Amino acid sequence: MKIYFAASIRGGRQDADLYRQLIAYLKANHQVLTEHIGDNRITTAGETELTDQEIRDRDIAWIIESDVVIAETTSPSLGVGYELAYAEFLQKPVIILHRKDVNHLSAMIAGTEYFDKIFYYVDFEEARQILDQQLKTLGND
Ligand SMILES: O=c1[nH]c(=O)n([C@H]2C[C@H](O)[C@@H](COP(=O)(O)O)O2)cc1CO
Repeated sequence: MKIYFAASIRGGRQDADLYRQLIAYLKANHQVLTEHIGDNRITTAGETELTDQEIRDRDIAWIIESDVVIAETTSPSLGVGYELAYAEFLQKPVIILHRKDVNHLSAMIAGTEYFDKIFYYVDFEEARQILDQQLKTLGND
Protein backbone atom coordinates (compact mmCIF):
# COMPACT_ATOMS: atom_id res chain seq x y z
CA MET A 1 0.00 0.00 0.00
CA LYS A 2 1.03 3.61 -0.50
CA ILE A 3 1.15 5.32 2.85
CA TYR A 4 1.05 9.04 3.57
CA PHE A 5 2.67 9.26 7.01
CA ALA A 6 1.85 12.61 8.65
CA ALA A 7 3.57 13.99 11.75
CA SER A 8 4.81 17.23 13.20
CA ILE A 9 7.60 19.27 11.59
CA ARG A 10 7.17 22.97 12.44
CA GLY A 11 4.94 21.91 15.34
CA GLY A 12 8.04 20.44 17.06
CA ARG A 13 10.57 17.70 16.33
CA GLN A 14 10.83 16.08 19.79
CA ASP A 15 9.36 12.80 18.46
CA ALA A 16 11.39 12.66 15.22
CA ASP A 17 13.13 9.42 16.32
CA LEU A 18 9.78 7.73 16.91
CA TYR A 19 8.57 8.86 13.46
CA ARG A 20 11.75 7.41 11.94
CA GLN A 21 11.16 4.06 13.69
CA LEU A 22 7.51 3.90 12.59
CA ILE A 23 8.39 4.79 8.99
CA ALA A 24 11.21 2.21 8.91
CA TYR A 25 8.77 -0.41 10.17
CA LEU A 26 6.10 0.50 7.59
CA LYS A 27 8.64 0.48 4.76
CA ALA A 28 9.30 -3.23 5.20
CA ASN A 29 5.95 -4.06 3.53
CA HIS A 30 4.68 -0.78 2.10
CA GLN A 31 5.69 2.36 0.25
CA VAL A 32 5.94 5.42 2.49
CA LEU A 33 5.57 8.58 0.39
CA THR A 34 6.66 10.93 3.20
CA GLU A 35 9.91 9.32 4.36
CA HIS A 36 11.43 12.76 5.04
CA ILE A 37 9.24 13.14 8.14
CA GLY A 38 11.49 10.70 10.00
CA ASP A 39 14.70 12.42 8.92
CA ASN A 40 16.21 14.02 12.02
CA ARG A 41 18.20 16.45 9.88
CA ILE A 42 14.86 18.19 9.26
CA THR A 43 14.38 20.71 12.07
CA THR A 44 11.41 22.91 12.93
CA ALA A 45 12.52 25.08 9.98
CA GLY A 46 11.13 22.35 7.72
CA GLU A 47 12.42 21.49 4.26
CA THR A 48 14.42 24.62 3.60
CA GLU A 49 15.32 23.70 -0.01
CA LEU A 50 11.65 23.94 -1.06
CA THR A 51 9.21 26.83 -0.94
CA ASP A 52 6.15 26.46 1.29
CA GLN A 53 3.96 26.29 -1.82
CA GLU A 54 6.09 23.49 -3.28
CA ILE A 55 5.81 21.55 0.01
CA ARG A 56 2.06 22.02 0.23
CA ASP A 57 1.36 21.11 -3.41
CA ARG A 58 3.64 18.05 -3.31
CA ASP A 59 2.05 16.83 -0.08
CA ILE A 60 -1.51 17.24 -1.39
CA ALA A 61 -0.54 15.28 -4.54
CA TRP A 62 0.86 12.56 -2.25
CA ILE A 63 -2.33 12.45 -0.17
CA ILE A 64 -4.32 12.03 -3.40
CA GLU A 65 -1.94 9.24 -4.50
CA SER A 66 -1.98 7.44 -1.14
CA ASP A 67 -4.09 4.44 -0.16
CA VAL A 68 -4.08 5.37 3.52
CA VAL A 69 -3.07 8.33 5.71
CA ILE A 70 -1.40 7.46 9.01
CA ALA A 71 -0.99 10.40 11.38
CA GLU A 72 1.04 10.53 14.60
CA THR A 73 -0.69 13.39 16.40
CA THR A 74 1.00 13.56 19.81
CA SER A 75 2.95 16.74 18.96
CA PRO A 76 0.21 19.16 17.90
CA SER A 77 0.80 20.32 14.32
CA LEU A 78 -1.23 22.67 12.12
CA GLY A 79 0.05 20.86 9.03
CA VAL A 80 -1.10 17.45 10.30
CA GLY A 81 -4.53 18.88 11.18
CA TYR A 82 -4.82 20.29 7.65
CA GLU A 83 -3.73 16.99 6.11
CA LEU A 84 -6.27 15.08 8.16
CA ALA A 85 -9.07 17.40 7.06
CA TYR A 86 -7.92 16.98 3.46
CA ALA A 87 -7.92 13.19 3.84
CA GLU A 88 -11.47 13.38 5.18
CA PHE A 89 -12.46 15.59 2.21
CA LEU A 90 -11.06 12.91 -0.13
CA GLN A 91 -12.60 10.09 1.96
CA LYS A 92 -9.21 8.40 2.34
CA PRO A 93 -8.79 5.74 5.02
CA VAL A 94 -7.15 7.34 8.07
CA ILE A 95 -5.36 5.79 11.04
CA ILE A 96 -4.48 8.10 13.93
CA LEU A 97 -1.89 7.28 16.60
CA HIS A 98 -1.70 9.40 19.74
CA ARG A 99 0.48 8.66 22.80
CA LYS A 100 -1.36 8.11 26.07
CA ASP A 101 -0.92 10.55 28.94
CA VAL A 102 0.93 13.22 26.96
CA ASN A 103 -1.71 15.72 25.91
CA HIS A 104 -5.29 15.63 24.73
CA LEU A 105 -5.94 15.14 21.05
CA SER A 106 -7.72 18.19 19.59
CA ALA A 107 -11.51 18.00 19.75
CA MET A 108 -11.53 18.91 16.06
CA ILE A 109 -9.93 15.53 15.34
CA ALA A 110 -11.25 13.39 18.21
CA GLY A 111 -14.74 14.82 17.66
CA THR A 112 -14.89 14.16 13.92
CA GLU A 113 -17.03 11.11 13.26
CA TYR A 114 -15.07 10.29 10.08
CA PHE A 115 -11.97 9.62 12.21
CA ASP A 116 -13.11 6.33 13.72
CA LYS A 117 -9.66 4.75 13.92
CA ILE A 118 -7.96 6.72 16.68
CA PHE A 119 -5.58 4.67 18.83
CA TYR A 120 -3.98 5.76 22.10
CA TYR A 121 -0.69 3.92 22.62
CA VAL A 122 2.23 3.77 25.02
CA ASP A 123 5.32 2.96 22.99
CA PHE A 124 6.69 1.97 19.61
CA GLU A 125 5.94 -1.71 20.17
CA GLU A 126 2.26 -1.03 20.82
CA ALA A 127 2.04 1.36 17.84
CA ARG A 128 3.63 -1.30 15.63
CA GLN A 129 1.03 -3.89 16.68
CA ILE A 130 -1.83 -1.45 16.03
CA LEU A 131 -0.48 -0.62 12.57
CA ASP A 132 0.03 -4.29 11.75
CA GLN A 133 -3.54 -5.14 12.58
CA GLN A 134 -5.11 -2.08 10.95
CA LEU A 135 -3.14 -2.38 7.72
CA LYS A 136 -4.00 -6.06 7.47
CA THR A 137 -7.71 -5.19 7.80
CA LEU A 138 -7.39 -2.45 5.15
CA GLY A 139 -5.49 -4.79 2.83
CA ASN A 140 -8.38 -7.29 2.99
CA ASP A 141 -11.04 -4.69 2.16
O1 LIG B 1 8.79 21.12 5.59
C1 LIG B 1 7.68 20.56 5.65
N1 LIG B 1 7.44 19.42 4.94
C2 LIG B 1 6.26 18.74 4.99
O2 LIG B 1 6.11 17.71 4.30
N2 LIG B 1 5.26 19.21 5.85
C3 LIG B 1 3.99 18.46 5.97
C4 LIG B 1 4.14 17.00 6.33
C5 LIG B 1 3.76 16.87 7.78
O3 LIG B 1 2.84 15.79 7.96
C6 LIG B 1 3.10 18.19 8.14
C7 LIG B 1 3.75 18.89 9.32
O4 LIG B 1 3.17 20.16 9.51
P1 LIG B 1 3.83 21.23 10.51
O5 LIG B 1 5.10 21.70 9.90
O6 LIG B 1 2.78 22.33 10.59
O7 LIG B 1 4.06 20.55 11.83
O8 LIG B 1 3.20 19.03 6.98
C8 LIG B 1 5.43 20.36 6.54
C9 LIG B 1 6.63 21.06 6.48
C10 LIG B 1 6.87 22.32 7.24
O9 LIG B 1 5.66 22.94 7.66
